[in-house]
Amino acid sequence: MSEELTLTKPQDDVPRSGEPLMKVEGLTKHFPIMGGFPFKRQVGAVQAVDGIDLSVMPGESFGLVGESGCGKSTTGRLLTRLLEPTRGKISYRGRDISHASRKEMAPVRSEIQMIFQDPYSSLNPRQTVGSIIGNPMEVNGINPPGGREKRIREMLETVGLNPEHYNRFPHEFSGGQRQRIGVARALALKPKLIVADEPVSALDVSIQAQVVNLLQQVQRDMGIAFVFIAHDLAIVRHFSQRLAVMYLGKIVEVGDRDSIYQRPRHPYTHALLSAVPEAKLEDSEDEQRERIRLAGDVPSPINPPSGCRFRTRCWKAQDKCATEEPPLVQITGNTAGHLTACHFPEEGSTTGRDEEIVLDAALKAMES
Ligand SMILES: Nc1ncnc2c1ncn2[C@@H]1O[C@H](COP(=O)(O)OP(=O)(O)OP(=O)(O)O)[C@@H](O)[C@H]1O
Repeated sequence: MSEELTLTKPQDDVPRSGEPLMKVEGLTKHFPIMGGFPFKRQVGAVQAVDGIDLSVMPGESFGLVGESGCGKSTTGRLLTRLLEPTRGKISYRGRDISHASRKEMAPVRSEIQMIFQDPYSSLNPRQTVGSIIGNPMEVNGINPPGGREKRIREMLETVGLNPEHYNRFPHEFSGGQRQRIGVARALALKPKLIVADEPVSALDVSIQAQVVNLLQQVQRDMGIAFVFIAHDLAIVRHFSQRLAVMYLGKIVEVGDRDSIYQRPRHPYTHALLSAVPEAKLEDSEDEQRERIRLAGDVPSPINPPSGCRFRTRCWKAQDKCATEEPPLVQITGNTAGHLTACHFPEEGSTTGRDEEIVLDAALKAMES
């Protein structure tokens, strides 16, 4: 992200009451590692996603952030049912779709769409833009009034492309334009939920903001819920009303944007935030941020640390962190819905604050 990036202000008025559009409980994906000779057998597993809970409300933008390899893409692919979960439950509009077959998924397939990171490889180079956007409509049996071509042209216009470019091929477009084609393809199916997996990180910095603003606009105008996956906290901040921070297959903190950015309680969230080069928000004020340097590498998801997975890089780790996995709960001082998985949480400020913070009971005990 560039420091030149200017994004429009996000909305805050999404209702948090009522039934979630999608609800995930204990979602787990372990990729088996096969070995042995002459008979292959499972010798281990990559614990890419390990028991996560989350919910997405209708029309809400939910951000999922974390370093490379923490399981964000795998989570996105599980939510869209491109991958089969190892364990756990995925409910969509109250219906259990965790292990739904292709046939069982058919009625909701078009409602849950995905936008991929790489606009180069996600579009078939031999198909025209019209076919790329039209084929999923055909597969899903969608026949809009006025015909598919009319819908395709409308979608091209919606994403800021010339409807006359209907018969062109992907190579005739720039990276940002190709990502717009990917967005049009998802929108053509009138989805209720879009999982956008790092939709701008493969794009030129100069056009990242344009594509983010486009996504934000369609999210607002069409009331589509988004799960926005990113390693870049600056982008998620301006796109998502709520976000979850992932580390080695676990959600370590979740909450509304203001709570997470202004009062992060998990040391990992704190460290991630301190490393963010601030994107310029229209009429935002400059503020001084502290810097935390994370020591060491992310451990392997094949053999993650016991207890708290972040403990091997955490400056606050104690013995308890190695033996007890901290539950994801609302700790003292957090607002409703702001959950943190940490035995020794941070006081909750990235900028230094004056008011008194009530510390977590465990931390209080440690201090006394
Ligand atoms: N098909 C697979 N088979 C085995 N391991 C996999 C597979 N897909 C992902 N993984 C592993 O699972 C872990 C999580 O990967 P994932 O792509 O979900 O992370 P990520 O947070 O999206 O990272 P990135 O931003 O680099 O894509 C990684 O260690 C990855 O190597």
